[in-house]
Amino acid sequence: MTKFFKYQGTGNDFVMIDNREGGFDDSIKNVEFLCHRRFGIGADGLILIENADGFDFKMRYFNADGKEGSMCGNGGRCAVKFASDLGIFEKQATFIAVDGPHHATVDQGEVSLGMIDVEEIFDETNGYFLNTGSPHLVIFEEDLDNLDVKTKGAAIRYSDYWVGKGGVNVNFVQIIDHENIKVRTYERGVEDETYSCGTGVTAAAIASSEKKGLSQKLNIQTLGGKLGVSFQRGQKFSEILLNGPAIFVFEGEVL
Ligand SMILES: N[C@H](CCC[C@H](N)C(=O)O)C(=O)O
Repeated sequence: MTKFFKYQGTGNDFVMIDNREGGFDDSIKNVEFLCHRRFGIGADGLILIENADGFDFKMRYFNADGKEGSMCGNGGRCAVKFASDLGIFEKQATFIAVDGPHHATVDQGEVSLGMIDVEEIFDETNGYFLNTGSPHLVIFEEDLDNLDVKTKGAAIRYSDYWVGKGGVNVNFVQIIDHENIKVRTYERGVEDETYSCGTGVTAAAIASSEKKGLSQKLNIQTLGGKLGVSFQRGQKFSEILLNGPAIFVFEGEVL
């Protein structure tokens, strides 16, 4: 039996497992099963909390397709809340993930997560590309409510160009005003629209500020709720913070 905990951050949902003593079967088949919404628990991804020297914990993230993935922002926030609920730290955590060390603070249900520095924004034919720990394309749109995100996102993600680069997450962004944007994301590895994507809204916020003159501190409306992103601009984009809720939903045991 495997003990699991289910968390969500603005509707981006994760199976969380305390693997500090090891023993979890992290095969593609098992992770895909656990994330399956009909046969398993159901989640956009699965996260393992493990021990790491010099850090409060190590986060390992797997997409719903069962494969170990690049960084997950909402998953990182949920991992921090989970580790705090496990009593691993009090208010401030430093953990290691696939893209390097992260610092985070927890204030009740809100988690503020430091993201890796972003070096550059690349102009692509259909949008802007940034790596915020995961690869993201940012596309500005006039009307997000009436957009077929799954069809449009999949067409871009499965184009020869992006498949050749290892795939991409596709974020559609509508500017509301100087401090507010709306974002909808098609996620690689989930291969569907998710309710929210942390590394995606981070990419959307930086691109909106840099390319459209918006604030360096933005509120982001996603399908699953509100997130905040702030950053500093220098040689590169640094001190990037992703804020928002990270919520425990239920726990159980699975075969
Ligand atoms: N949902 C995640 C992104 C997971 C990244 C993954 N979909 C990929 O690039 O393979 C987030 O909140 O940042």
